[in-house]
Amino acid sequence: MPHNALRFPATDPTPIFEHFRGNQGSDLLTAAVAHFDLFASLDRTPCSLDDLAQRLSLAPRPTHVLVTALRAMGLLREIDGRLQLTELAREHLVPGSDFDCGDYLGLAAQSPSVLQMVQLLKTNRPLGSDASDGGAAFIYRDGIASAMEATDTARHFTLALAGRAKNVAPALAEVAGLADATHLLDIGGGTGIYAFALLQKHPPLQATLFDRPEVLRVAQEMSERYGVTNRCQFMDGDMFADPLPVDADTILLSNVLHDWDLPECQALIERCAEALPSGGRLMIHDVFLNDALDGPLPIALYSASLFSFTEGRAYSAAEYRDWLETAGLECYEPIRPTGVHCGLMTAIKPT
Ligand SMILES: C[S@@+](CC[C@H](N)C(=O)[O-])C[C@H]1O[C@@H](n2cnc3c(N)ncnc32)[C@H](O)[C@@H]1O
Repeated sequence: MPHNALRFPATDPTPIFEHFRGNQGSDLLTAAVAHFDLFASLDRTPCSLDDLAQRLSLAPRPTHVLVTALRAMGLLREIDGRLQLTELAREHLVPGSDFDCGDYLGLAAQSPSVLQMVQLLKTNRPLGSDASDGGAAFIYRDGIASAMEATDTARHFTLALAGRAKNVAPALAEVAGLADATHLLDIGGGTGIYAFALLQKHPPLQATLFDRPEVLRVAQEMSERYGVTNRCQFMDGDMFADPLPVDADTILLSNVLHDWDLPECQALIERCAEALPSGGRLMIHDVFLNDALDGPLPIALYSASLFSFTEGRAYSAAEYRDWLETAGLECYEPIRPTGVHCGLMTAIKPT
């Protein structure tokens, strides 16, 4: 019997993912207190995000990840474009205040995970990004060492993501509404489990999985397990440089854009928009920060994890909408939640 990608788990795994990502909050908070002196600095002089980046000698992406998490924790707020301490932070995190607990947090200042987080924030380069460290997980582009190019590491990281995909794919298939679609292009599809769920839900649908060659070996095996190989094509390439197939009426970017910094996100959305026919749809399946960029906390902490492993972070729905509209696509539906904090945003290429 082929695996059923449409079967829901009996229980919701979201809390397990939240516990797993909880260390990011501890590491970022300790780094802010014990390594960047961030609360003393903002207590003296509130400032904009850009000015804070300069003050801390950090690039925009790490500053964004750090500040979003601290805002989501209720320690910072933004008023008139300037970051300032909340009452909670002023009372407990400003050195020398009556109820300062910074020394207590400093107990973790030299822990390996905090030191690693400080290093990542300062360098703005993902874990493993040197070839001698095996290459970065999940991302490939010209000029970086990528773990997705070697058989063993590509397999390891690709199969790891199945742990989320098999739990969330049934919900994606339910909310995607692809009854009228004929050909799905799943870019950066990994194992392909999301595409397989959509294929099982919609028997007339065909799919092309586009990914790196070593990842596609895993996807091909998986397609056999799910009994959909005869409805799949496997195309290897670089999604930033190689031509994208133009015969798909639906493109899926599932957990792909959050691996990349702003220029790559914009470029990839532009490429998808060009590849789609009029009336075609681009589906972004991802997590979404709120538009104020101050939460929700689980997504702010996941953003720190994405920051550590890749060149990306979590983005807000407003950021995605801006890129989609710049690429000439129209978003007309609310985001539909799927699972484990993910949701589906769909944009259409106007006729
Ligand atoms: C985080 S994984 C997402 C996998 C799957 N879509 C999911 O939701 O679980 C990102 C995928 O993008 C692929 N990828 C990264 N850079 C790529 C590139 N330049 N061209 C094609 N695929 C790429 C990776 O190999 C990986 O399978």
